[in-house]
Amino acid sequence: MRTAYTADQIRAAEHTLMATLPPGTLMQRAAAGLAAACAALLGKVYGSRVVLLVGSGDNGGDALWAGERLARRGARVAAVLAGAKTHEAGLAAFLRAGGRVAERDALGTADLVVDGLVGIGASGALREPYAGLAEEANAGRAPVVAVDVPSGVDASTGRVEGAAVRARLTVTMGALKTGLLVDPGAARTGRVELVDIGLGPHLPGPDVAALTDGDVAGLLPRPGNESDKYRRGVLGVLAGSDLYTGAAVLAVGGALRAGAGMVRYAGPAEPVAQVRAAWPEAVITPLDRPSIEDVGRVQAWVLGPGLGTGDWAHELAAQVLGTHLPVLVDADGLSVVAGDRSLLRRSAPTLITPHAGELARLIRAGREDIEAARLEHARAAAAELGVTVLLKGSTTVVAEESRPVRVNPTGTSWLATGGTGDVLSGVAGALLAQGLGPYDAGSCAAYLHGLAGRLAADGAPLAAADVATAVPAAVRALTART
Ligand SMILES: NC(=O)C1=CN([C@@H]2O[C@H](COP(=O)(O)OP(=O)(O)OC[C@H]3O[C@@H](n4cnc5c(N)ncnc54)[C@H](OP(=O)(O)O)[C@@H]3O)[C@@H](O)[C@H]2O)[C@@H](O)CC1
Ligand SMILES: [K+]
Repeated sequence: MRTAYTADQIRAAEHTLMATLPPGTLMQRAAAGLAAACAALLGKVYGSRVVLLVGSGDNGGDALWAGERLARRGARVAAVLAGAKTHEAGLAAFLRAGGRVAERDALGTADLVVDGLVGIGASGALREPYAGLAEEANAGRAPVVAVDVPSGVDASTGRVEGAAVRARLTVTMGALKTGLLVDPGAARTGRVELVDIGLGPHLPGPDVAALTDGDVAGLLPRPGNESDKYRRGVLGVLAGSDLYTGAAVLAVGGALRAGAGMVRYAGPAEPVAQVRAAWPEAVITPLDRPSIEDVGRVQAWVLGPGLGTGDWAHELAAQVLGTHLPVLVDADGLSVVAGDRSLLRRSAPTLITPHAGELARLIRAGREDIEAARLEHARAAAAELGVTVLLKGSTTVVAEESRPVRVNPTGTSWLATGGTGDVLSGVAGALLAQGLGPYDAGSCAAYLHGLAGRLAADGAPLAAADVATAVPAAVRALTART
């Protein structure tokens, strides 16, 4: 599990650790790691041209001390001082080592730029001259190494309110920061390298966490000798309508590929015909009235993709959410519960899988506000609605009250195409039916779906059905790597 922390959490841990060490120790540890990472990126240090962007705080101090180390190894290091003040000891040491202070035009000839403008002490959008320097560094040809966080990215949330550095590599001190894992910040970090400064024992429980291959391999249910199709988990899917048949086919496909022992599909005539043709494995109940009475036993339900939003959908939602079984609510199902939130008041596990627009309707917030602050809104929605929230998007996050938000590290932009959400519902539903709780089911499903998307796309466009097809390959890939 990769864990990440807010700026306040990091600062508190640093205070505790610092009290046990001689002054300056932590900054030296940070600078040593930073200099080593810069050297590795440069390949050849001697004679290379490095430009430090130095802000007024300790983030600039880190950059100066790393610059000192690089200068001692023969690099030609120039520091552009952006703040009204500069880390004194760092600057003095840097100058003693042969570094020089330069104007911003030094950026034009740099082989490497070190962004030490601001770190966890920043607040709000970058001010001038920091903002202009960040943009100039982005426009240049030299790779940028961000110190701790790319300046302009909020370390605690991943928010980007104005100009922000776009780094090739982010060298972060002590522990990952939440903003490095959540978009839009995560898109600015490049590769992230963690420098151990001894903070570990002093850190509290994490703010967010990201699963790894090993975590998912460990969580995924595996059939044993005793398993039969019923014991492996039966999923009921209520999706599709005479108008929207594809959603039903894709949700059932995702579920079958994600290891459900059996998938029961119930719906009107048109989607029934389509599901039957696409998936002879599914057990089908044609519905001429909105009732789950004849569907047979299931261990979990998926409700919503392509279901419509009228009385039919409302009636099915009321029945399914009235059971004591885990329910995943997606797409049209979310519109139904947005109109009647009392349906979500239940004691059995509920996983909702909205994108930003659907969540906006559910919690009466602005869609743009949600996009800009995905983490906070997912967390607030989980608390307000009393359900587990999987918020889809550039970084998919899974929030449940009193637990660190799970941030999904897999995926590809090619997944932004119609129908992939239906596949995700099926995958997550299958995991619920196999006995995972909604937090694990949601985060493992997002992980698998993202990995399957990458495998299916392989650098080219994909269709949603390809993602379902690639789910078993994703399971094999992550199992092989662990
Ligand atoms: N503590 C430790 O043990 C260790 C800390 N370490 C390092 O220290 C970093 C934290 O250092 P920090 O606390 O000095 O804050 P930091 O991020 O450099 O910036 C603060 C200054 O920036 C300014 N500023 C703020 N917002 C701004 C904006 N929007 N636009 C423009 N300017 C803005 C503001 O200055 P002002 O404008 O008020 O003069 C403010 O005072 C941390 O990220 C890590 O790199 C490591 O060495 C490990 C050990
Ligand atoms: K920085």
